[in-house]
Amino acid sequence: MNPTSSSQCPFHADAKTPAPILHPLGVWPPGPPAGLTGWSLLVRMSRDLLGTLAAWQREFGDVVHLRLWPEHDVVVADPQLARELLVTNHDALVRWERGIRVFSHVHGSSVLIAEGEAWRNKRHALNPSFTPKAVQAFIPSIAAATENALAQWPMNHERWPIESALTSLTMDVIMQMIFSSEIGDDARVAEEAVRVASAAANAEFYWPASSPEWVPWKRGKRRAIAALKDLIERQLQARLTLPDDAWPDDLLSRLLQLHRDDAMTWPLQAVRDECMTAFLAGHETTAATLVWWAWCMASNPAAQKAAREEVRQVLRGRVPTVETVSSLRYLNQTIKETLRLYPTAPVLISRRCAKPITLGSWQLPERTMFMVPVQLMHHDPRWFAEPLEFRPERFAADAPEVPRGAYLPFGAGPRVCLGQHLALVEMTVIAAMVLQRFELSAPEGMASPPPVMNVTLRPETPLRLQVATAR
Ligand code: HEM
Repeated sequence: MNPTSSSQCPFHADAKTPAPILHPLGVWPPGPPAGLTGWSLLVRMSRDLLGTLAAWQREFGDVVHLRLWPEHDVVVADPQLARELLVTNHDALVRWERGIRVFSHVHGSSVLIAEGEAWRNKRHALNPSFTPKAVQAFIPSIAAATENALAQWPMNHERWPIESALTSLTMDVIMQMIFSSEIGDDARVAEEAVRVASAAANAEFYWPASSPEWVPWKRGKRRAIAALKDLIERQLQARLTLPDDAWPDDLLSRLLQLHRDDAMTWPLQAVRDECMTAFLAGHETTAATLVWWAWCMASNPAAQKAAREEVRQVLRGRVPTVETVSSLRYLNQTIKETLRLYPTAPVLISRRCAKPITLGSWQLPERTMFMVPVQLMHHDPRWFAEPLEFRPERFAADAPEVPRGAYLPFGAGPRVCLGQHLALVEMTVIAAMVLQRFELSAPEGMASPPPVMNVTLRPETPLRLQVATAR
């Protein structure tokens, strides 16, 4: 390991330590030999990004330099330096232009895509809809959507397609939040469209340049994006036919109000883009996490039993409410531990520095690219003992503190996940209601599902679990 990689011990992040001795400008951190272009490194990464980054971390340390002509990429797997990058140096960073361009085919110029002043304005306008208080007010809708969905689940099933069922449910929840409506018959089409669009985006990330969107082999991607846009457009048009006083209190109404107040800053296209981002970022991530949570419950029966007992004691057969959700502490720990083992975004969107920055002992020139492999830090035995074990107790109030920067399922700094409070509350409500009704177990002979990156981290094949009425 590279002994100079960390600026400070992440367990004592606030303690004053002497400033590190700086490497001269032009000296890069250690890294794998790149050959002429370094593109062979890209090929390795495209085959198994997380495995490859883990191997390089073992060989070269927590800060690794990749020469990927014409870029210099620095992989930061040191908790303290990751925070220093995302929080302290936020103003010097922009997101990787090509990655963002790929995302923009679906997300337009939403808050996920925008930079600088445009991003600040959008984030400022959206924040009030995602505060803990706003999210709490939405708990009854989440519970109602969950109740409806779970009523369709069978009492007993040996291989219930739980991934698909949870994905439809999280779509329903986000549709309620954005449009006050259900996904209904659109669920299957939307699920397939999201899968196709994500696979296309994931493949494009590893090519130095993208082919134009009109080429014949991108027909599937074009159709998928058109289906998603159509879903949003139908909701928008339906709302515009309603008189203002009949508009429900949801995200679309709030966005349309911004459009009414200032159509220059908020043209209708900006409203569509935010709806698309909220729909995609808002259901894919929570669905993926709930799928992994279901697997963690099925493969850790003692933790499942403990979580169900807590749910029964706290809820006493009722649906979760604002008052009771915060008392489901152990259940919440099972979700946090799932996010540690299976972070939905195992590598954050790459950043580029628009001016020179210093990171620990490294002086890095303008235009350096950065990758933050969150999953490597989550699985590092220095920060989490026996890191591959499912241990919700790590997040108990009286457990030793998790080192700062070592646990970043929602990112860090000003571009931290907009929907993190919504996600945690939503997943707690859904998980509680699943445990109230069902016992989850792995079908006979089933091995741990291999995770694969498809923008988010998902099981290689859609997860099916045995469900039975909870005793
Ligand atoms: C388990 C659930 C979720 C996880 C793990 C998650 C994770 C993340 C992460 C890691 C980022 C930062 C990416 C980066 O810095 O590269 C992010 C950004 C974002 N997330 Fe989430 N997310 C979740 C749920 C949600 C939900 C429910 C919404 C609701 C709409 C949402 C909306 C967004 C948006 C809009 C951004 C971009 C924020 C910005 O750039 O200012 N996410 N999310």
